[in-house]
Amino acid sequence: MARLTRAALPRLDPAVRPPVTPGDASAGILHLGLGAFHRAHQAVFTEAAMAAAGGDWGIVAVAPRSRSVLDPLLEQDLLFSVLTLDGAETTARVCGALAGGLHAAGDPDAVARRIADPGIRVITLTVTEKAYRPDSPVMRLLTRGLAARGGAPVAVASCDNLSGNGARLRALVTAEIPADGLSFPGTMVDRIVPASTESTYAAAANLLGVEDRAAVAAEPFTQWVIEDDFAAGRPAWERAGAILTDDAAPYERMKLRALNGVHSALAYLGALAGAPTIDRALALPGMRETMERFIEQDIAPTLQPPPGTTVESYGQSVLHRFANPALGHRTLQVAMDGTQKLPQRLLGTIADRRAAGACPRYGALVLAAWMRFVRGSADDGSPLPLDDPLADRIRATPNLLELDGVFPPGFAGDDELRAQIAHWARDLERHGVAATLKALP
Ligand SMILES: NC(=O)c1ccc[n+]([C@@H]2O[C@H](COP(=O)([O-])OP(=O)(O)OC[C@H]3O[C@@H](n4cnc5c(N)ncnc54)[C@H](O)[C@@H]3O)[C@@H](O)[C@H]2O)c1
Ligand SMILES: O=P(O)(O)OC[C@@H](O)[C@@H](O)[C@H](O)[C@H](O)CO
Repeated sequence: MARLTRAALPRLDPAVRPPVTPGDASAGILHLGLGAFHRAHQAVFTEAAMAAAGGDWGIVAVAPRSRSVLDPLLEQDLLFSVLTLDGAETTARVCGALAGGLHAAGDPDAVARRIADPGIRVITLTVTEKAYRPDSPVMRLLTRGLAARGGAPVAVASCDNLSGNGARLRALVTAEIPADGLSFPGTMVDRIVPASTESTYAAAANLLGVEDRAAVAAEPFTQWVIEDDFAAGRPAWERAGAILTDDAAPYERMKLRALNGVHSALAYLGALAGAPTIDRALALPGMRETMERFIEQDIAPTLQPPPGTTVESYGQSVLHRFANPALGHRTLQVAMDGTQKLPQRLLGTIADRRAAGACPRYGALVLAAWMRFVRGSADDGSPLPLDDPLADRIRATPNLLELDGVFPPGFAGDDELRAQIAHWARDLERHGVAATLKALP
């Protein structure tokens, strides 16, 4: 089968052809982290913004470590398709937003030069939670390139699932270099985009009629809330449906706690019970009711939702999205890097409830599930992988609440919280997840 390339575009069904193609626009954005999410989210918003309002906002995408996505993209003239998985129906669209591709590990100087290029006016990042450290190679490369801009303005926008992602990135960068010309808009990003598999590529080939080894598949829902603080202009993302705001914090907090917190809960409880995917975890008897109580009793009291929404209705929409059987989102994918994810997804909820004098029953259950998960055995005794940058420290720490830099300092000495976690740990040990949930009143 022929490959997806510029030359193949005229042969494609007009409904799947991209509204812009690489090279139509000069590069204005540099993106660090050429993963699945960027391709199905920011690239799609940017392409739609360029199609609606023009502008030189082509994206130079940087693969920080592996070339496994970059090479197929280079072979395909930077074209890739986004499949939308809506229950039984799958549709495809080719995206033409990319204007270049670079490999940071192989040629860091080329990446630093491009970051320093004044034609780049927006830099976005999806480099996973664990990269937000002063000593991470991608942060060093970013500050090196920014320092070489000589004050030429640029906005640097984190699109990772972190609380206060803009402020966090600002603190990391400005600890090393002056803030002249730089802005750090915060963002809330949302679209479930599981890792691509051979069946993603097979579905893409089937829908496009050409082979696409850089295809991604995602749910229909997509949302991007962006603080409108761009030092050197931006694409007309609002024309693509993005919400531009002064303050993304209420959106971000609700999403991290009521979506990502519940996602992680399903991942740990589900993986222990042998559920391979999030939708299968949610379908376990008693799981949906448990997640509803987690949202209503523990999470909702800690949130001030954005105007026009309630946490309960948001939570119901999230559970509906998680139930999409076509996504095949692996519990083990969501479960990875727990020490990097739990602080913003769960520990803030627990800390806020403890400060209000309440003991978050379901939050404690999720913590007990994570603690059991990282010990490496599912309820049926089968092995579970521990994919976490702090894996060695986890293995060497008998009381996980004492894991420095992960848990708030008060947790280890909080007798009521410890007793609640120990209660769940005993139930999970004696009965397993499935029986524990089924027995809940
Ligand atoms: N996939 C989703 O559903 C989704 C939704 C919302 C937000 N996000 C955010 O996007 C991030 C990436 O998700 P994805 O689906 O693209 O994952 P992915 O595994 O497809 O891609 C991750 C990217 O980050 C890079 N990376 C990984 N570890 C790194 C490190 N230590 N330093 C520098 N770069 C590193 C990888 O090289 C790759 O380019 C998530 O961690 C999350 O913060 C993802
Ligand atoms: O991408 P991660 O690894 O940070 O988290 C896994 C999922 O919880 C996450 O990707 C969600 O699917 C996403 O945040 C939905 O917008």
